[in-house]
Amino acid sequence: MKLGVIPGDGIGIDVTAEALRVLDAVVPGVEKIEYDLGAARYRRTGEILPDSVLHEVRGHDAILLGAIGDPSVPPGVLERDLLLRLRFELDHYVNLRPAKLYPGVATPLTGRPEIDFIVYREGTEGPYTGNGGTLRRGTPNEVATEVSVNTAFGVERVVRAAFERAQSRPRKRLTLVHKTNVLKHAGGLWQRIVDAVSSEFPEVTVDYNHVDAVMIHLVTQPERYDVIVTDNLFGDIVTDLAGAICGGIGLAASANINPDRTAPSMFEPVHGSAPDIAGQDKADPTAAVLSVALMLEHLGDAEAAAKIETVVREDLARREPEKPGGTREIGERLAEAAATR
Ligand SMILES: NC(=O)c1ccc[n+]([C@@H]2O[C@H](COP(=O)([O-])OP(=O)(O)OC[C@H]3O[C@@H](n4cnc5c(N)ncnc54)[C@H](O)[C@@H]3O)[C@@H](O)[C@H]2O)c1
Ligand SMILES: CC(C)[C@H](C(=O)O)[C@@H](O)C(=O)O
Ligand SMILES: [Mg+2]
Repeated sequence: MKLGVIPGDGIGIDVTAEALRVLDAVVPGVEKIEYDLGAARYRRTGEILPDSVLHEVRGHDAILLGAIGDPSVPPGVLERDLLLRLRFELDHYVNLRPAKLYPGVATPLTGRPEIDFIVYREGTEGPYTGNGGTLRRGTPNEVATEVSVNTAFGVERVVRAAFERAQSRPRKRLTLVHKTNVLKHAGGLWQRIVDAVSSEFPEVTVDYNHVDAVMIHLVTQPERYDVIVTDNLFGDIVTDLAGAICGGIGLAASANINPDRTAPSMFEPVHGSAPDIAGQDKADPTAAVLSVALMLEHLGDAEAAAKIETVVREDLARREPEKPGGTREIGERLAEAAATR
């Protein structure tokens, strides 16, 4: 296996080191090629993602990414031209984000709901395409647009992937999340496609929630969800809240999947570069470690993926809530447990 590694910025660097430590313990000998991309390179050379690097990255079996974004660079520059460019160019149309409350992990919710759902966030369209602009910039008459692009092709392929997943899960339940009561054009397309594809999956129970109501249900009744399918922006927001109710964003893993395997998929924690704690040994590397598990599963090594999940589950059950350990300590603990299993 040839793995492209992009630690990126801030805690992306801290947590990627630990994710690789655990990978090495479970699957020794993976060839890794590290890419110096992110704020430091941009400041040094002005480069963000040279075409030659993108071309090379395409040749790998998978990509492991830490996080992108730094206060020294204006918002959107690296996020768009590095992170989103990778997702778009490599056609990561399924942004898969599991939400699971592991035993022993503290949740801010009252009671102890069973949380085990997975979000299929569309990864290449919606308001993320850069289809917008500014008129009369800096004047009192400025107009800014950011058009949400939703194609039947793009919606159908992620909806179909979500149905397939729902079909394979015990509860076989799929919830479309949108805002069809206001976004009639985009919402109408999503709803019609879900209705059409549902006829191919008669065993899957389908329902619909407006995204604002999902913010309520995730806090009061998260057990109602099994598979959520939604657009790029709603999926971004839903999965930060999902991370928070499952014990914190430091535990939330994600996979940017190209299901057709025309390019490598990319695995990264849901969280960002967290400049407030970067380089201080404070970031929880668990999300990055669980992203490695998603990677191994995608690459067909279900056994190694399960080993990592088990080790994480056991570690989480034993962690002292007030003293989970530093970034390195957690990484070393997980790697050692994985190596001796
Ligand atoms: N996929 C990505 O690369 C990605 C994702 C989200 C945000 N970002 C970028 O990251 C930068 C910071 O964004 P933000 O502050 O909105 O979000 P963030 O996820 O970086 O941080 C939000 C909060 O969560 C905490 N946190 C995040 N990860 C943690 C971890 N592993 N362990 C413990 N605490 C953790 C942070 O300290 C902060 O208080 C921005 O430039 C943003 O664009 C990148
Ligand atoms: C940094 C940003 C472009 C990114 C997104 O919005 O997809 C992040 O928030 C995420 O969740 O991966
Ligand atoms: Mg996000």
